[in-house]
Amino acid sequence: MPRAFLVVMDSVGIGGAPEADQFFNGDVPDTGANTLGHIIKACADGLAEEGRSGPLRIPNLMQLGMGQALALAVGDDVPSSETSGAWGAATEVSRGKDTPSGHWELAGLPVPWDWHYFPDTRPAFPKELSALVAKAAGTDGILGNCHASGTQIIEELGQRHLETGWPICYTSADSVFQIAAHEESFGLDRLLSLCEAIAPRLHEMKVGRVIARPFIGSEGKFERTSHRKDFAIPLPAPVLTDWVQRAGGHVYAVGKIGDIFSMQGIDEVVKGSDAELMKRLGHLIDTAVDSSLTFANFVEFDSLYGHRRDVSGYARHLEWFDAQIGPMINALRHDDVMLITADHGNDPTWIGTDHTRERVPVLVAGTAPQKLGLIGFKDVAALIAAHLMVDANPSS
Ligand SMILES: O=P(O)(O)O[C@H]1O[C@H](CO)[C@@H](O)[C@H]1O
Ligand SMILES: [Mn+2]
Ligand SMILES: [Mn+2]
Repeated sequence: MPRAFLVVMDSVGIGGAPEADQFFNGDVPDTGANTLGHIIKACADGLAEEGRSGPLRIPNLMQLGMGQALALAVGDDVPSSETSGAWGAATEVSRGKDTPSGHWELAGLPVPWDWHYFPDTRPAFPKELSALVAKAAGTDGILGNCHASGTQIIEELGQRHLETGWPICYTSADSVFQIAAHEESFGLDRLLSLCEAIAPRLHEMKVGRVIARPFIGSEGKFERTSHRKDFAIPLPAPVLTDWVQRAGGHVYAVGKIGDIFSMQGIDEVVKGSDAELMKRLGHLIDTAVDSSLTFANFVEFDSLYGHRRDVSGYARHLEWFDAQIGPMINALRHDDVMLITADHGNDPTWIGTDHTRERVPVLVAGTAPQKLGLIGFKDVAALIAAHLMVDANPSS
């Protein structure tokens, strides 16, 4: 019986998005942003030498057709070398370049509304919202109230947070309301309850996610922990995970997939670092039941390297991922497919610290070599549904 493994390399875009000029980092449009393309170039130019060196080595992804997908996405001549899988480049239609928009559309549901974004002003949040958050936190106010990078804002405001007890609230070019608070002095459970309590109000405003961003340490040494939790807006319709579940299949979530889909259509979830998740994926390739879907997200490309504009780190993580995924592809059963894709871009050579609007690769291992060509994000859901022989629209 067939099984499917859908693996999202979070933010590994390949450029070429037709509407990139309508998405921005600060005042600069995303036109020309190309996460993988620019990393390959930086490596070849000797500009990504920290903890690695030389040209980017991702032979397993290249064998599946990553080079072809990259050329197709940006309109270059496509290399004629043989691939071992099917490959294509996917274009998003949702009006967002964030994780929920990308994942929902990959799962068959383009986002049917415009997200609410907070302006890049100080304050960034309306008075009533700041008051609501302070009241829910039991504090006299909030800190931050601006667009920020999460690692920079805890450096800046961590000490004041310890002194005042006020939560640090910030946003980005994404439709997010993020709260950073110290795990020990503020309390992790208190932070999670605060995010959960205010999430319905933010969701009503069409803010995609409230994100808890716990950290530890003391002045000059603040550090985020892996206890991040996203409270995402509920999905307005069934998606791939529901289709599989309704057809009697088991759905395993690996990483933040459970949060992104608010556990919709998901039977079990495991979270952890990318290294832990990779082990879990390997285990599921050995043990996942027939007719199941394993849906995995590897977030560290985005959270540790893309937003931090760390080109060497991003290249190291790509090389690590490639080396790990090779043996897993070889371990697939004859009737499995593994589809490797991404949810948006986050070009580490680009200005700013936000995502970049890009096309994404679609690489399919376990199927005959073929060109999928330029497809849509939601074709990914259709490909998986067809492989698992489940109805892609069971309610109609
Ligand atoms: O800078 P940090 O806190 O990592 O935040 C980033 O992570 C958020 C969610 O993926 C994005 O919206 C971006 O703001
Ligand atoms: Mn993402
Ligand atoms: Mn991100």
